[in-house]
Amino acid sequence: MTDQELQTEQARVDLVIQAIDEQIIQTKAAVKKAHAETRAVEKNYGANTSINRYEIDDIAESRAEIEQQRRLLFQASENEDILKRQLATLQELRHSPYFGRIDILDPGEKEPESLYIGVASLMNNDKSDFLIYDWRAPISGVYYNGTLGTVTYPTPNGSQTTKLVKKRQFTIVNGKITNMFDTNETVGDEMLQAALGRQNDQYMQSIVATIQQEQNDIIRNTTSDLLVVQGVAGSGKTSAILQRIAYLLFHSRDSLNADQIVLFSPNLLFSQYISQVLPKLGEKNMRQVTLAGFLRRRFEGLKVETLFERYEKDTASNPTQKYLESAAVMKAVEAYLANMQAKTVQPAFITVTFNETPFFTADHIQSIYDAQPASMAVADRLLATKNALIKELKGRIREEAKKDWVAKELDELTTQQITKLMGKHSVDDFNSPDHLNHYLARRWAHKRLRTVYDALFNNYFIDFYAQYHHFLQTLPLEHANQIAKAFYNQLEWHQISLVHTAPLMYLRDLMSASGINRAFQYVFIDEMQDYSPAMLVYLHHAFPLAKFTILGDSEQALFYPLKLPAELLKQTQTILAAKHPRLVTLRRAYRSTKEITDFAKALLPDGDQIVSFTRHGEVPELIMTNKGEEWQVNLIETVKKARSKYATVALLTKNQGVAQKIYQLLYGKIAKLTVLSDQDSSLPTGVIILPTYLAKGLEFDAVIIPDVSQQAMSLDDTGLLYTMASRAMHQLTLLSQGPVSPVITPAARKLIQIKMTNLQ
Ligand SMILES: Nc1ncnc2c1ncn2[C@@H]1O[C@H](COP(=O)(O)OP(=O)(O)OP(=O)(O)O)[C@@H](O)[C@H]1O
Repeated sequence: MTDQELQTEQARVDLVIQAIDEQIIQTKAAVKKAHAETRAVEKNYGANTSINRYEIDDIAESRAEIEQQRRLLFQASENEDILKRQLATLQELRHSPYFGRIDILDPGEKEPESLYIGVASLMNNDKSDFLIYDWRAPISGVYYNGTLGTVTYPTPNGSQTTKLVKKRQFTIVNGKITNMFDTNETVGDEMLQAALGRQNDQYMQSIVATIQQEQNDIIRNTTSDLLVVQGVAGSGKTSAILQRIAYLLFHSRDSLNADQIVLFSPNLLFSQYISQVLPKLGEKNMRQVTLAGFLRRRFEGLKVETLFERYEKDTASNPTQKYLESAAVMKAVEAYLANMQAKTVQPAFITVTFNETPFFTADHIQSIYDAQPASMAVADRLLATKNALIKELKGRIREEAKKDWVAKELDELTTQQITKLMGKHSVDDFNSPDHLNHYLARRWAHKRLRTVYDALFNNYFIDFYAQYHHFLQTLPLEHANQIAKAFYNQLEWHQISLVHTAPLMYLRDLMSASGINRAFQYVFIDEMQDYSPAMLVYLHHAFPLAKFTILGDSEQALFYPLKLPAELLKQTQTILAAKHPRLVTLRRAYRSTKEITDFAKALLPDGDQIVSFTRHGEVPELIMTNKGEEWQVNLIETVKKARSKYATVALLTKNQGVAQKIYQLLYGKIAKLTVLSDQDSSLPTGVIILPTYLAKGLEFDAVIIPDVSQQAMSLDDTGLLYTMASRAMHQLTLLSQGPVSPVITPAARKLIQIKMTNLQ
């Protein structure tokens, strides 16, 4: 590359930055204006909603007005948000306007055209030409996929063909080109090396400048209703799906918004870790939920066992557990419902009480249910029962209003409460005190019986737990009665095991025709190996219109046995009833240095499937000692050494208990030390100690595994150790107190530098 070329390119960068600066000024002014508008609407909204605060329930007119104001407020703040995002994008572009250039020669043209590719599109100030093409634009696909020569790329109007005559890559930092070269590769290793060599911070980076071809397939896939990505640790699964979300949002602006996409993430730390990627690409974040959060909402009042608790307790699956987590149990739920349809099984009705006395008895509810036509589906029959009960309740309000308890309670009300009860009426509206009392009694009975209404509305007249208890007893399991009993016992403590959640939710949803969310168009599941088949069946039921993208690495499975990718696809395809499934396998591990990846893959029986990316670094180290005190000294030294070099240092343990112990050991001896639990949602810098399941999806500059001795790890811990090792980007150190666990295979030992201290 000549100096002349560099100067020409730098001159173009300068011109683009000038245009960006002008647009930043305009956008800032627009943000200011939009902010003033939002404030004005907000003020108006506040004033309007306070007028009829006490009467909101009664006055439909004010409700409509509030609704309109709310919409206006939403629009105004949405508008402000869009402008703010535009401004943030411009500021991002100002720093590094683009990373690629392609020169293409379209059929019939004499001169090639140069297109520059960056994280967002930018037009010149008179809007006549693109200065930068968004990396998601159809033509940009050529940059990621094409080698020089004739290339085709998909567009909304079908396939287009062009000739790629030049592909140039840039690194631009603070508006200055620091590196630039022409390449025929898809995206050259040189830039990738630089991207991967950087130090870690608390947030995941966007990878748009260096997307690899196989990742591009995931990102630009718009046709599959099920995309299963099986990728080794650090192969860019998470990165690819985040860019995929950005891609989908860009291509379906009119029909898809970020609120219609949900990502099931492995833990709260991960949610925070990835939270900057989409905003940096100028997009709103999708919804994020952890499985625990999702279940918490569906089992209010109960403490649902989390994946972590389950992991802390028990890693081996027993046959009952296996069955309750299988797709077969969900079929059993459907069969149970068919029996209910045929009336061989009855819904578990429960008496609805009011003032501690039965208001609607279970028998009464049952008789209403029995009177419904047999041809009706169970859910419809139950709905008809609910409606009949609500109707009956309305009649009963009139009756109850005449009863003594109402008169007694009315007598005890304060003047203020009475005034509130009168609503918009005044005493003058009534022609006699009796008339007034009658009105107040009706209002009061209505108000008090609201609890009964709510109970009916929320289906509290069906005891779903009792129903599930009964269902468990019907299962083809050896100890079905005991399992059902254990479920009930737990319930008394307001607890529920993870294994029961999917079948129970499914049973409840099918009976009550609820729990279904049709708003979501895309569901992404990260770390699918932690989801049982039963849970996947449930999620498919809960999001019936969504396309699923699920990512996993069966080597990192904490609970379920290893499965071959093709087998996994077949299973998931059946579970999710997918018509256009696609499996993408990623084998190249980008995160760690070659030395670390080579060590990690040697731990696995089929590790040769993993391809290390050639970025060299230190050989992983194993420090062995026989003595407890010496081990402690070594650990402290190792931590200090790593910390002197790197910003993020993580000590990964098997569980929370060990994490706490190590914390106590290091407390006061290491600065900036934090121990994390599953309640934590932010990732501090410095030295952190955390159980491995919380480190899923995360990465650190240096990883220290405090104890890989025989006592600390068994052969069953292969997946665990692999997950631990593969979190390290640049440095990996293992320590052992006594003889090393066989989990470190002979092949792996050859790839590690062993240091023995004071072994007798
Ligand atoms: N094409 C790429 N360009 C630059 N960096 C990349 C690329 N692909 C992956 N990386 C980097 O490699 C690391 C691992 O990526 P990511 O976390 O997406 O992998 P993963 O497959 O989800 O990993 P795991 O399953 O181990 O959590 C990240 O630092 C990511 O930025």
